[in-house]
Amino acid sequence: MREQRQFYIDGQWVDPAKANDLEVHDPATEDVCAVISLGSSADVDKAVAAAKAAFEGWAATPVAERRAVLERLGAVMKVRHDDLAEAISLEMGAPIDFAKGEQAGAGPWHLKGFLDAMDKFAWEEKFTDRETIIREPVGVVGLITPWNWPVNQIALKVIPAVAAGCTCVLKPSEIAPLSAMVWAELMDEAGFPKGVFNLVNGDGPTVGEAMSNHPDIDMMSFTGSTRAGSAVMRGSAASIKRVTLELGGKSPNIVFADADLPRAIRRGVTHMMENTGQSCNAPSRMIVEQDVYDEAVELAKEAAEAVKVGNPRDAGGHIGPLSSAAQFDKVQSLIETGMAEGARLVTGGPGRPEGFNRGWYARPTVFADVTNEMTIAREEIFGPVLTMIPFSGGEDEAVRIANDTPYGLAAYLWTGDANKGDRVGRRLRAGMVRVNGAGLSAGHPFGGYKQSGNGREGGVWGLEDFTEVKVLSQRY
Ligand SMILES: NC(=O)c1ccc[n+]([C@@H]2O[C@H](COP(=O)([O-])OP(=O)(O)OC[C@H]3O[C@@H](n4cnc5c(N)ncnc54)[C@H](O)[C@@H]3O)[C@@H](O)[C@H]2O)c1
Repeated sequence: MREQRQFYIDGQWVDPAKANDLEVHDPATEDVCAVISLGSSADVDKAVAAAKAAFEGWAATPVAERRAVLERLGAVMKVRHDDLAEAISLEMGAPIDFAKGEQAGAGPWHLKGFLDAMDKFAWEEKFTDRETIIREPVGVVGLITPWNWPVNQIALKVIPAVAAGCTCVLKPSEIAPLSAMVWAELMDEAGFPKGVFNLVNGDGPTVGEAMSNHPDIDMMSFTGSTRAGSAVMRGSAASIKRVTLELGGKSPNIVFADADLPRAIRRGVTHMMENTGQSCNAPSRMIVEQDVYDEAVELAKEAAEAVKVGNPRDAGGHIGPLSSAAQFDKVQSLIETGMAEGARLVTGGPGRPEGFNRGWYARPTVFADVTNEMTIAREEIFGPVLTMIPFSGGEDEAVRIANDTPYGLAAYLWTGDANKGDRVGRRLRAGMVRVNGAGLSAGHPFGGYKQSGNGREGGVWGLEDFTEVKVLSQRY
């Protein structure tokens, strides 16, 4: 069992102001796998003071020097890649190959996007002969991250913050704090000056709120649920902090009758099940044109039944357990709600998959004949549960259902008609729209409309979020 009770403040590992242990559980066994400390407002004060003291020097460090330290971070990340992956797998149940792949791989991938962005970013530009536009770091920033893609979220916040010249305090999820502590070691090994990066573990109501309310934090960057994001906004209001939020999603995946149906459905199902359905951009509402709906339901059943569930420590392409007991209970309860509200259970359902009597494993589940008003079509389930909704009114009807959600993070659509793909893609109220499974490149803007948040992470957009704009006008 790991014992990691210290926080990383001002370039060293230090004891919390007050002892307050929290047990971290391995979702595969439900056993305690680590003990960490929950911090208090005194720990936040200490970390913020360190970040504040480091700010002037780091902000004045030339961009090329900041970039060089980030390059060293990239080199250290390569050496410690497996440590990061193993921590992720242990704390949140990602199967080890997936943890080594997409999960830990998100670090170098985002770093590449940000290094490219630093090279092309307009740090300073002429507005007129007299006026110069200067991009300056916002100041001390508070970063709060969730457990589902722990390193991905840390990379999307810490890298652009320090690249822009900000200093920061990170509070990772108390459910998945282990990879964040490996990350702190990487920052230390890369040689960031003391105080530039600080880490305090803790829960939302204590450490999270102390950060949002802190008078010396200039900006909060938060990823997590809409509920907690709204609390961060409220806490930040008194001191008029800048707040950027990456929140939940209930992303539509429109499948038109003219699409390559087997490809669209198989990809839609595997994408939904990836990370055990715990991705904010998961294509959780499959909206299928009536002409091909029955065939699509059959294909989805086959694809979901082909998804293997297994131990995160085993190699292979299976999915692991859900990340926590609370998440397991929430998913079970929403599956029950789907059945009670009259959706047709095509495969999966409540309970653990066969062969599991321990661990927070859920069954890959598909519901058909879902209406967009049902709870399972409106609420983010955050588990391996796909909802299928038929439509028969052409593009207008598909767009209406797709946009009828409080969220607007991602949207997906499948069609064989390029004009239709472009037309419908533009009508979807979401920050990231992908047609026929097209990929997104390192440095693309990540973020959503409506209650999915504000601001954009990644590349130049991520850097922009951490900068203030100054106009300097001079006459002599
Ligand atoms: N849009 C995105 O980029 C993105 C990415 C990943 C996850 N998410 C969302 O995150 C959610 C799942 O993560 P979660 O269950 O860890 O969410 P959560 O909101 O419960 O927790 C996220 C973080 O917020 C902290 N927190 C909780 N209450 C707080 C408060 N009052 N003040 C300050 N901080 C507080 C938690 O300690 C944790 O670090 C899902 O809704 C998912 O869609 C969004």
